[in-house]
Amino acid sequence: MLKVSLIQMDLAHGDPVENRRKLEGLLREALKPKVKPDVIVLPEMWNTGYALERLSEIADRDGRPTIEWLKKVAAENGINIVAGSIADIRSESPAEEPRVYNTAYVINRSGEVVARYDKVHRFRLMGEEKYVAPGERAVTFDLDGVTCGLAICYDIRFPEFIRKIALLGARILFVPAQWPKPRQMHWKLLNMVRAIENQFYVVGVNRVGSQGKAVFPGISLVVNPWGEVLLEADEKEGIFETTIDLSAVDKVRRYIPVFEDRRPDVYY
Ligand SMILES: NC(=O)CCC(=O)C(=O)O
Repeated sequence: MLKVSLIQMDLAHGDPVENRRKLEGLLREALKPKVKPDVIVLPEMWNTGYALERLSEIADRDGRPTIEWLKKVAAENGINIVAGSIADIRSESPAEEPRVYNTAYVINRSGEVVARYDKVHRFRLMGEEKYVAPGERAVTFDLDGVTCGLAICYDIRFPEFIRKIALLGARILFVPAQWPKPRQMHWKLLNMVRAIENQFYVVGVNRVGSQGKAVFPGISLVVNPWGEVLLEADEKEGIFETTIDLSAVDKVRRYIPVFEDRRPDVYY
């Protein structure tokens, strides 16, 4: 059993200091209950919002200061944090110019970074590819002995990518997002379908509020491996909690053995 807390927050556009201040309050609330969550999950690019033109000035530098701060929160409280994604500037080698990435970080109960995933599929409808460098690999990680995977927002539209994460052993997929209201039906269905076809849990955390004309509906959700929606948030800012039972993954996979029956020899 894993108690999961989803932090569905509004974002101050292009204002990381304000977003960290707001998250501090929400984290305090998420850590209030007697039974603390096992894992807290945040939305996509929550430090800056989609302030794409200004990312090179306002993004973190190799996880500083945002991830350094969250490492302390995780260690002090003994919780795992799937830190959504942040805008992060890094050079992958000393010879390379620093580039901005849309990066998800995961921190364990000891305050160690156990995964760093750069968004692979950039969302051209919002011009993300002009400002953000692409990730090049799928990432899985261990969370309290459970293999988990990461996809950021638009990534959820790519079934081959998500299947790859499932084949790497993931039993929970975390999906931080900034998914706008006009496609809210896609958001819900894609999370449900990815859970059904990969027979794992999907935890999708979306932002709320608006940025210019774009409105974000929240509706963060947790879907079980049978495709049932265990938790569906409303459109308000807040903390949404549920408990997931990992034995459901094996149960569904035994009942309909999709992973044994698939025929990659025919598809590729
Ligand atoms: N931030 C994103 O990747 C948005 C993806 C999206 O809205 C979609 O429809 O896909």
